[in-house]
Parts: sequence; structure tokens; C-alpha cells
Amino acid sequence: MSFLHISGPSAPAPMGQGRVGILLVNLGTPDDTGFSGVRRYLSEFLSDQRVIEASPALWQPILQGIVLTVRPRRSGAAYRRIWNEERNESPLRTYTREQAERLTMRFSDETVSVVWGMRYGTPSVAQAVEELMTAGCDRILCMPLYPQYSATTTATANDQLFRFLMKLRRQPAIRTLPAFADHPAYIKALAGTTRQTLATLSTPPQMIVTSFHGLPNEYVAKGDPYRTDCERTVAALRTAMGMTEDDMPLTFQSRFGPAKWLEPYTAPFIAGLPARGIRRIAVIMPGFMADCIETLDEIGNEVRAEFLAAGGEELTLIPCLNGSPEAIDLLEALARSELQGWIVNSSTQSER
Ligand SMILES: C=CC1=C(C)c2cc3[nH]c(cc4nc(cc5[nH]c(cc1n2)c(C)c5CCC(=O)O)C(CCC(=O)O)=C4C)c(C)c3C=C
Ligand SMILES: [Fe+2]
Ligand SMILES: [Fe+2]
Repeated sequence: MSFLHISGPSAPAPMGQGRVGILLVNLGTPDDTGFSGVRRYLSEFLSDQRVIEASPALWQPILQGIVLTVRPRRSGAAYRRIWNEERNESPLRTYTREQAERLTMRFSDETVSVVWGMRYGTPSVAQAVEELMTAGCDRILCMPLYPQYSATTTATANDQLFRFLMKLRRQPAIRTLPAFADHPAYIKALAGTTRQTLATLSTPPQMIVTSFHGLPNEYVAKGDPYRTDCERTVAALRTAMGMTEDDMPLTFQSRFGPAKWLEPYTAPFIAGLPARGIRRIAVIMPGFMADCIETLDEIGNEVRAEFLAAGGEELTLIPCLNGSPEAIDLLEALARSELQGWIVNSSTQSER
């Protein structure tokens, strides 16, 4: 059997004459909340050496032994608390699909196809790229849905695309979206959803806590620019909202394992606020383009319960950008900027 193949039902068009494809890539999520579904997802995710850099000879026995025995039960219960029952799927999947469908509408007059794929689980990046190639795309823009760069997210999403392309004799041309930590369209979208949420409250919060997914300190020390990217986002958002470091602090959530991660940690930071007289807060999680287990359960359930137990009165969760018009404006602006030279302008045919 040949190692190389070409996907698609018919011979592709000569390079530059086919359609342009946009591939949205998010992290991935389990297909169901049962033990084996969550275990399968976590096993793939936590076997990625971009995510866990420890030697596989040391890590795999720990992962396959204790972690994948204990964690799927706990995580499965958390997924059940936030599950989209209507569609019988995880919110991350619902919102990522919505983003792709709504972005498609913005390119409806053009020879552009939009698909979505997950780095771990389904639909896979390979399935999504095959769909684009079958639609006749010979040029693809890969958009990892992470505003702040990290090797554990952005790089591994791109890796997965190129891993698939390694099998092709005839590859499409590829562009990859850089992180957009302080892109004006991103900051505008965050400020817009924040203002909309605050407008629904009878009393404004005393503080808006920003909470980003954490990362091991060691990865940052080795050169991952993630922390700096998070700081750039928060600085730009504070400026847009006219807020200071004190009324919009930066924190990091979702720590995994015993190592030191980026600090301050969100949960103890928020639990300590009532003792400082801060009892009404809002929390924004700008690193997540879509609501997921980390935003809805870790912050919306666990951290909220700790805050209320410590004397807090109100914790308002600012929704992630999800499928909002602001999110689609952002994705469209990013895509159009990256597609220069591949598409003519906002409303006409793909450039030939
Ligand atoms: C070493 C472990 C992990 C690193 C490094 C890490 C980085 C990282 N992750 C995200 C975004 C998401 N992570 C999500 C879930 C999640 N993350 C880890 C571990 C690491 N993440 C675990 C074990 C889990 C699973 C949840 C659980 O079992 O409790 C999610 C949500 C997925 C969902 O289905 O809802 C997202 C999104 C970023 C941005 C990041 C690095 C900056
Ligand atoms: Fe994570
Ligand atoms: Fe978490």
C-alpha cells in the first residue's frame, strides 16, 4: 500500500484555481459523559507531548494508571452538570459549530468554505481538512481558536494539520492564523460582551476578575509567550473599559497536577475577596473563545460556591464570545486579513 495519497473524489483543480478553505480548530471535548468516553478524550489529550512534556516513559504509566482511573469519573460528573442536553453534546462543540456556521454566512457570496475540527476527539482535524479538499479547496487558512499563543494549544493545533498533510502527495497551500491577544477586533468583542452583561445587573460589580487557563511555570520559563500574551489582553481590555489593575486583576485557573503553574490562582484569589470587602464580582475568561467545562463548571459552579461560602454575594459570569455577532465579526476580520491575496475583497469572487 502506498504511503502517500490524495483525498477527494476527483482530481483537484490546478493550484490557485480552486476554493479557499477556512478551518476553525478548537481543543476538543468528549463525545459523551460516560467513563469510557471521557477516558478516551483525556487519554488522547494528555498523551500529547506538547501538553505534557514529561518523558512518555515516565508519564504514560502514571496517565494510564492513576490519572485515567480517577479523573474520568470526576470530569464526567462535571461534564454532566454543563452538558447541552438539547443537542446531547458538550457546550464547546455546540459553540464551535455555531461559530463555523455563522462565519460561513459571512462568506456566502464567495468561493470560501468554512469547516471546524477538534485537536482531540471528533470531528478530527483530518476529517475537516478532507471535507475542504473534497469541496475543491486548494488553499486553506487554519485558525486555532486561541487568542493567546501557547505551544500547548496553538502549536499543537497546527502540528495536527501538518501531521495530516504529511500523508498527501498533493498538498493544499496553508496559512496559519497568529495569536490575536490584543487585536482591536478581539478587544472590542470582549468589551462589548462585558458591557452587555453589566447592563443586565441592578448593581455594578466591585471588581471584574479576568481568569485565563493556567500553564506550568516551567513552560513559560522555557520560552512559551503565553503569560505575556495574557497580560497584553488584559492591559488592552482595561484601557478599553477605563479600568485599572485593581478593579480588573489577572488570574489563572484550571491547574492540573502538582507542579507550580502561573499565579495568582483564580480560586483562592476569588475566595479571598469577601475578606477584603469585595462581595459582588464579575468574572471574564478571555482566553476561551467558547464556553466549556472550564468556564461553566470550574468558575460558574466550583469557584462560585467557594466565593459564596466565603461571604460573597454575587458572582456574575461574563459569557465567552461563543456564537455572538461580536465573535463572528472578530473571526471574519481575522480571516479577511489573513486571506489577503487569496480572496479579492469582502463580497466578490475568490482571486484567480
Ligand atoms: C497539563 C495539562 C494541561 C495544559 C498544559 C492545558 C493547557 C490549556 N488548555 C486550554 C484550554 C482548555 N482546556 C480544557 C480542559 C482541560 N485542560 C486540561 C489540562 C491542561 N490544559 C484538562 C485535564 C482538561 C479537561 C477537563 C477536566 O478533565 O477537568 C478545555 C475545555 C474542554 C471541554 O471539553 O470543555 C479548554 C478549552 C488552554 C487555553 C491551555 C493553555 C493555555
Ligand atoms: Fe486545558
Ligand atoms: Fe478545570
